[in-house]
Amino acid sequence: MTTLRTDPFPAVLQLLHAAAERDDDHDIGPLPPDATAAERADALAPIYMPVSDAGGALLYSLVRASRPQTVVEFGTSYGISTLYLAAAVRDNGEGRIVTTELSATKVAAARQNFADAGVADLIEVLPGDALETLTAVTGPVGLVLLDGWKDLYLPVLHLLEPHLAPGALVIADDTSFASVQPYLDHIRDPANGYVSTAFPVEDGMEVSCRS
Ligand SMILES: C[S@@+](CC[C@H](N)C(=O)[O-])C[C@H]1O[C@@H](n2cnc3c(N)ncnc32)[C@H](O)[C@@H]1O
Repeated sequence: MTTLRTDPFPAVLQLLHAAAERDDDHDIGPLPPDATAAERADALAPIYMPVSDAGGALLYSLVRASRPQTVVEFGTSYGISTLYLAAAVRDNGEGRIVTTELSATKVAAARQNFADAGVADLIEVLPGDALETLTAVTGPVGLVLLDGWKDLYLPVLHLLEPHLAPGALVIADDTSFASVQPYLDHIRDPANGYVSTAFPVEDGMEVSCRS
């Protein structure tokens, strides 16, 4: 029996996925093209934008198989992806998760969700801008999930690169978005030190191994 199927975990995850189903009901309106990451996070605070159940199952499996000591996540939101990562860390019996989120509303809600699901002891939530908060991360980082604003995937990767363990996995979500292209160009170029492949889950996930 996995943590994914052990109470109280599945009920919490199910409630969050159900709440995320209502993402499209929120009328946010257009954001100015020059909005900062923080302005976008505040405006979009009611929106979950989570990984799908299939994406979560992939994350769970990758963490189980690779047994990372430290997992770093960029973009917590309400914590759905973090919960899949945490279930795998719990079932591995070792490891921890560091996740970061710009919206204070979401940080508070995610912390409560982690407590409700019984995995808060495995997760450190860093409130603020990933480009600042993740400078505090120490290695070796065995798995990274990139799921914040897409234009920041490459700078966040560069920030974490000195701490990546040999063979570390880097997973980028929503890779069909045009703004992820600079990241994909970088990570798919073997000269940059990764073996990378596209994984056809929902809006696309790129799974890359530090070579
Ligand atoms: C797609 S959502 C994350 C979804 C989450 N991983 C899940 O599956 O439930 C992206 C999140 O990244 C956050 N974010 C965007 N830019 C950020 C930054 N610079 N630092 C920290 N968080 C950021 C946003 O506020 C938003 O909540």
